[in-house]
This record gives sequence, C-alpha cells and structure tokens, in this order.
Amino acid sequence: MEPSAPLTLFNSLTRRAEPFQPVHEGEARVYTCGPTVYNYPHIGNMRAYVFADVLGRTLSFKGYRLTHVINITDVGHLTDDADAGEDKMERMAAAQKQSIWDIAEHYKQAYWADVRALNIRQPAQWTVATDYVEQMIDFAKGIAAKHCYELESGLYFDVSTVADYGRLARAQTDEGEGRIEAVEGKRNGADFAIWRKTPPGETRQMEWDSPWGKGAPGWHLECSVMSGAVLGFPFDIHTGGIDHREIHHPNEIAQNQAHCCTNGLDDAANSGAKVWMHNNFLVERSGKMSKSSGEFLRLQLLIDKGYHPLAYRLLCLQAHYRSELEFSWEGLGAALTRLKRLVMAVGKLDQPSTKKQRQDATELAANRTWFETAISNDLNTPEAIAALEDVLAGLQPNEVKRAIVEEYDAVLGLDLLNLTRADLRIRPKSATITDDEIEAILAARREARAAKDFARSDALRDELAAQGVEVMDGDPLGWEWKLG
Ligand SMILES: Nc1ncnc2c1ncn2[C@@H]1O[C@H](COP(=O)(O)OP(=O)(O)OP(=O)(O)O)[C@@H](O)[C@H]1O
Ligand SMILES: [Zn+2]
Repeated sequence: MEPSAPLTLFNSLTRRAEPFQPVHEGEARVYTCGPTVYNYPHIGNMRAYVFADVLGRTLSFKGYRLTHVINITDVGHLTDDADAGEDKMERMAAAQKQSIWDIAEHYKQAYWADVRALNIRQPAQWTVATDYVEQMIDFAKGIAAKHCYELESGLYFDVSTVADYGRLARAQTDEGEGRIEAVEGKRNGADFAIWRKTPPGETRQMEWDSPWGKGAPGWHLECSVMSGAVLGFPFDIHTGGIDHREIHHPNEIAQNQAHCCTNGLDDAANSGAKVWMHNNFLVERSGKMSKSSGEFLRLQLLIDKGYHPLAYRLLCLQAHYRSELEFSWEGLGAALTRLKRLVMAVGKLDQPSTKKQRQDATELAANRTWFETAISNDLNTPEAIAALEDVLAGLQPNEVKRAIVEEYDAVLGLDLLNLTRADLRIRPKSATITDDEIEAILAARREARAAKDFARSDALRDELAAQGVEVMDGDPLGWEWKLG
C-alpha cells in the first residue's frame, strides 16, 4: 500500500507550498471572506467560493474534521478597499431607495442561490457582520490604547505598532504610496479605520453607539472579529480572492497581532490564521470581472443561455486556483460538453457493460495515488479530473468505477451520481418551443426516415431549426438535439 500523499497548500504569507499541519489534532478550521451583499455576485466572485469549497472538501477527504465559516458582509465595505469612498451597502440602498436590510437580504438570497447551484457545500456557519457589532466594539476597545488613535472621522489603526506590517502583501508602507487615499491626520499612509464615525449632521441607516461615537465598524475589523470569535485564534486557514492579499488581509493580520498580544499571547508573528490562501481572478478579455464596474456576468445569465451551472464549476476546476482564468463562451461550451461526457459515462454504470471488464487492483491503486497526489498537491484539480476520466475510460467493473466516482466526486463536487443527461439540457430562456413539441416532431421525423421519406424528414428538421432546435444526427454523445 502506497503511503497517502501529504497535503501541501500554498501559503501566501511565505509564498511557498507547505505541508498542512493543523492547529488542533485531526481538525481543520477555515474562514472564507464572504461577499458584500450590495449587488448580485458575478461568476468571478463565485470562483472564490468554488475554490474554498474544493479546499473544504479536500480537507474532509484527507480525514480532517472541518469547521468552515463564510461571512456575509452587510456593513462597512467601502467603495475603495482602503478608506476612501462610501459604504457600498449605503450607496446601493440610496440608489434603489430601499432599506439596507432589504438590500442585504435580497442579495444574500441571490448569493445563496448561486452557492446551491454550484453544489458548494453549506459551511458550518454563515456569520453575518451586523450580528457581531458588539464583539467588534469589544475587540476595538481591547486594542485601542496601544494600537489606535482617534481622528474626527473615526478610530484608526496605527500600522507602525505591529511588527512587520504588510508582509502578506509584500507591500511598502511608506507614505505617498498610491494605493491608500490620504485622510487628514493619519500617522502612516497605510493606517486604516477600524471604526468610522457618522459625520456630524448625517444619519446612516446602519449605525451603532460606541466609545468613539455613533458609527459603523470597518470592514477589516469585521473579519478579524468573526473569524476569531467562531474559530478561535490561531486557526488553520483563511481564504479570499487575490485582491484581499493586498489590503484587506494585511489589515486583518495587523489587528489579529494587536489582539493576540493584548490578550497575553505576546506573539508578534501571530497572524490569526497560520495559512492564508488566495484564488486568482476570473478575467474577461477586457480585464478583471468586477461588480463595482457595473457590467458583469451572473450565473443566472449562463443558465438563461442554456449552460448548466455545474459546467461553470467544471470550467473553474479545469484551471488551477492560483492561475488566472479567462472566461469565454467557447470555453464554457467545451466544459459543458466535457461534463456531458462524464455524466453519460457515469449513467452507463447502471447498465451491463458492452466491453469485457476486468478487475485490476494494481491499476486501481495507481489511479488512486494519481488522484490523491494531485489533489494533495495544492489542490491540483485539473489533474484530479484527468484521473477520474481515466478510470471511467478503463475496463474496471462498473461497481468499482461507481465507488471511485463517489469517492472522487466528494472532492470535485460535480454531482456526477445525481446529474442526468436531461438535467444538463437546459432550455435557453429565449426558447419558445416545449420539450414535448420537440420530441413529437422528432418522432415524426424518425418515422419519415424509416419510410425513406427524406423530403419530409428534411422539412421537419428545418421546422425545428426555425425554432432554434438543432438536430444532431449521429452525435457521438447521443445528444439528439440542442436548443441554441
Ligand atoms: N474577478 C474575480 N475573480 C475571482 N475572484 C474574485 C473576482 N472579483 C472578486 N473576487 C473575490 O470574490 C469574493 C467576494 O468579493 P466581494 O463580494 O467583496 O466583491 P467586491 O470586491 O465587491 O466585488 P468587485 O471586486 O467585483 O467589485 C472575494 O473573495 C473577492 O476577492
Ligand atoms: Zn474578509
């Protein structure tokens, strides 16, 4: 028996792949920065959660007891990740003339719908920022004297009070660095607000009393508090998109260091989480997909065009999470075809095999090693999918293949044991003809062909084409028609 491959994960803090060593024996505690629910998530945002989901599934596969937390940011995230701009939630609420609470609820539900459609497992807890404001104030009180100073606009964190600020971003903290907008009175360019006071004469929809006046918590404070409150410092892994490596996570780390020192742990190197992991961006030819830019692709649009959401999941898994992934409709189409092939191969496992099958334990063990080594090597999903396809194409008996699909798909999450061909044939929203009508015309066409009435057969084909149905004679996938 081969020894099982040790799990190695790329830690953005050290910029190296490291063997995973849990803080608590046999456990894995993971915190994922969740969405700011001021708008619909775009498919780029969802790449971050597909990645976090595969990480969680891999930890479970490796035998760790997983506690995964994803937060919902419903206050405090400004239009600029540094301290400039307005609260994203307040701005959207004003634009739509709705209460922030309604906005948050609507977009949280939309996000959860995408989570379900992509077969992302439910985390142990969804922490909602506004539920933790008391704890945020307590956390801020604990570090204020040693690490913060007050300005008219809020309570600011002095980054020079912690060792090695910005090591995650490998950023310079010198003043004048372009990425941080100037706020009058800041001691260092990189100092950031942990509490933002409501300006005199203004009322915000969301504001709380604090020792620093009425106001709202800073976005970075929220994640420090929720991760520490639920998982305890230090926990194992903190994830987010690669943009978080530059400002949000360095600021969380600075707060965590301050908090841990103030709590007697006295460890200037304590970052809160041992491993920080970041997925790269989904981009379009025109650049990074972004919510704030206004134009973006939603998962629902993919579905409306006839693509099953799990084809998008497969598209994500075909790339390594640390590589940039360029979205194209052709690429999505190819992922859908690949998913169809997988689903059909799995579907056939219920029927007697047409080929002579043979059990081969050595070959099976080699395939298992291939799969496990791939996924244990910083989540190499492209290789892991190849290992699965290899088993399906081979000659192992159906029941052996089925067990393998069950085992591997617990990691990949493509729902292969439940999906059917029919599930994957989604009707584009623009289609007017019903499936029954299509099937009836196809039946008539089969009769015409059997009677060698090719003129009628062609006429029926044209009739379908006029309604957007492409008949696929001799399609190797056996997909008799598709709506285009
Ligand atoms: N194009 C992208 N590809 C992959 N991940 C992304 C992309 N854009 C944002 N993310 C990640 O999606 C997650 C949710 O982000 P959040 O809801 O805060 O979006 P946002 O920052 O408001 O959106 P945007 O950056 O699009 O304006 C974060 O982990 C973020 O890093
Ligand atoms: Zn966060």
